Amino acid sequence: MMTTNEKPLILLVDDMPANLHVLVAALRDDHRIKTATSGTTALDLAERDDRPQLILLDVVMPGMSGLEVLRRLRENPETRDIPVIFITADVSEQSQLEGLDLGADDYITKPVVAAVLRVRVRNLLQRKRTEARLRLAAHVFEYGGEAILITDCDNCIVEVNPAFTRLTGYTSEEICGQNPKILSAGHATAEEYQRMWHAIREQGFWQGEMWDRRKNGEIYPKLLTISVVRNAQGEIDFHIGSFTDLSEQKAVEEKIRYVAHHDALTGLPNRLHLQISLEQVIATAKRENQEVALMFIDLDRFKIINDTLGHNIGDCLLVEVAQRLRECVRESDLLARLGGDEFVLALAGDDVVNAAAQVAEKILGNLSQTYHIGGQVLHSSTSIGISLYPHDGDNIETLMKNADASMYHAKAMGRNNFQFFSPEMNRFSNERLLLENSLHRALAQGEFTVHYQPQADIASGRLVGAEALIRWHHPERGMVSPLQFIPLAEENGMILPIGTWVLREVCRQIKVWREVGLTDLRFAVNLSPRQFHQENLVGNIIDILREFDVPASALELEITEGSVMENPDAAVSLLNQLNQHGLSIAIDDFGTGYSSLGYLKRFPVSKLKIDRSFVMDIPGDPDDSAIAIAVIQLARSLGLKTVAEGVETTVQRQFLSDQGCDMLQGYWYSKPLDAATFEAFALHAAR
Ligand SMILES: Nc1nc2c(ncn2[C@@H]2O[C@@H]3COP(=O)(O)O[C@H]4[C@@H](O)[C@H](n5cnc6c(=O)[nH]c(N)nc65)O[C@@H]4COP(=O)(O)O[C@H]3[C@H]2O)c(=O)[nH]1
Repeated sequence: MMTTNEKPLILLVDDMPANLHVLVAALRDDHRIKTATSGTTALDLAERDDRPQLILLDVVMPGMSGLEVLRRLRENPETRDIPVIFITADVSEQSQLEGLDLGADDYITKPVVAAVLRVRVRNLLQRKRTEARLRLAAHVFEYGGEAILITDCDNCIVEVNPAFTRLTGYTSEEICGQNPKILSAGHATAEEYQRMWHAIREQGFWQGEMWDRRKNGEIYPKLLTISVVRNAQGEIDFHIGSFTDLSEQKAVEEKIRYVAHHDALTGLPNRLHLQISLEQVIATAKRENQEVALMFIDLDRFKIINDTLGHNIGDCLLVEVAQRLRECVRESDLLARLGGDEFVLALAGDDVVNAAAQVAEKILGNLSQTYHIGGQVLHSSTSIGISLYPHDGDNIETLMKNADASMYHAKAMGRNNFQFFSPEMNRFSNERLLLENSLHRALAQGEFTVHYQPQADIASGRLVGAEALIRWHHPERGMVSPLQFIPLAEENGMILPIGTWVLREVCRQIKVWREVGLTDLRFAVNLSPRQFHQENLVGNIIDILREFDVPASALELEITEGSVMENPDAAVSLLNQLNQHGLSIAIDDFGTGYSSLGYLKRFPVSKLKIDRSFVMDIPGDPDDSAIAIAVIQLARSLGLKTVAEGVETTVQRQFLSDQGCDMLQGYWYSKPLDAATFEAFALHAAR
């Protein structure tokens, strides 16, 4: 293959060296030359890789004649297209005809005039190059992937290629003679067309996207390039339009855009989408003097479900939650998933406070319904924080921060509720952050201790055991209540190392006390929901008991109703295992949560603790009294013991005793005591 900057190679064939000499002298300046003095050598040279672009061939040669050489060249596909000029002294018509018939490109008669020879050679090579380019262009037109249509100066279609027919559905016969308007989907405006024609006239070129209609009526986007062909006078003779179908590319773009803006698990808009849409929602609200309610929706204790039942179940739960949320909102509301178990809902309108409260109620109700996932029955609740534009902030960042703070406030208010933002909450959330930071340090620095609150047999007043209660001596803040930091530790997972520390500390202490003769007491340790669901809970407890040589009967585990109700089936199996090892279980805060009596029957627990909130106002408050009585009777019917918490007065003690309550714990008997004081208390009681 010849490269463009290489001189063309010419093969000169003549049996007379003198003739060859003349030809070489005429052509060597502008060409590369090869020579042959016989037909056989000529064919051999023509077939080589370095193929000549032109052969000058003597007609009359001994052996193989020039005509025979030409015939053989034309028979061979490799050499068929090499142009040939005959050089001959024989100018007879017959000889010329024969040669032309075989495909000679030209004739030059001897004696050769060098100048004429050069012009003829140049013209022929140029023509051949042009032909090659045209062949190439025709090939592109015929077989190229781009649709091409050519219109004349009146913009009337004169030619289309097969790719055009494939893409539009119109054959050449159907479309030629028409105006390209017939292809348009009619989406472009008159101004857009004007701009396009202006560019075509002025610059001879235009490129852009357009929507067209196929013959079957289908509308599609295309990338169109229009260029012009001008005549010698500079007037436009033709317009060449070439275009590709952008449908697939657009579909891919749309898919990428969708993926970038949506959460793969639930299909809800994601954080990016929320950010963009919220900006628009707020801008519209500003323009139209409206309010926006931004709601942070967070599942209570989702992490526990996820950690204990596995990510598959967690994912299924999130999908179900997303579906229920969709059912609670209108099409026009903006609902998104921020990640994890956090969802956001934005409502705009005139009375968003009312609307937000109503939707929040609906969501709380809907999301607390039982979930049936992977053959398991799950319960969950939700905490919702709400901030209002413009009241609580005029930008997304502030509104999000405030909604988040209100959501944490809702959690602190006992979960399963919603809270509107108040400036107080910011303090609360900053506080929370500070506390969380120092909590990480507390365990390593030995800032925790355990206090023991004595529990007594209600009838005899005899000491039967104690509840272990953690205390945090913060170096700057002094004593921090577990009510403040336990929920935080539960939230961020710190509860696991803290809980293990409490268990070890209590067992270590039991061992010490057993050595001084306090062998009949049972010590209750609180297990938070996350601890209850931690991996290998049973194994860990047994290991700790063994380490300190403490019998399982000396330990009681207090769990909340919520812990077991999140996944009752798994809880039954876990409680059975604990029971088989001789550990007793008490249900803490009984009556405040689900009070699912059906399940209670199946749970191998030995005690119900009546929550302090019911004890506080008995016997004065008839409702609380009724609840306390019901719990005691229920426990008795199930063969369980009852412990009343927070007993502060003799009247309370008497009432509970009369109703058949078994044990009590509370300030009336004793406040929680540090280990040394408890030891003295217990030794004194044993005397
Ligand atoms: N007003 C009044 N209060 C009384 C009375 N008797 C006892 N209390 C208090 O009531 C709480 C009883 O513990 P809880 O219900 O298990 O509630 C506990 C428990 O849920 C959690 N907690 C404490 N220690 C631990 C622990 O080691 N692990 C876990 N997971 N949670 C713990 O923190 C909660 C609060 O603990 P505390 O602040 O120690 O508060 C204790 C105790 O000091 C009374 O007569 N009147």
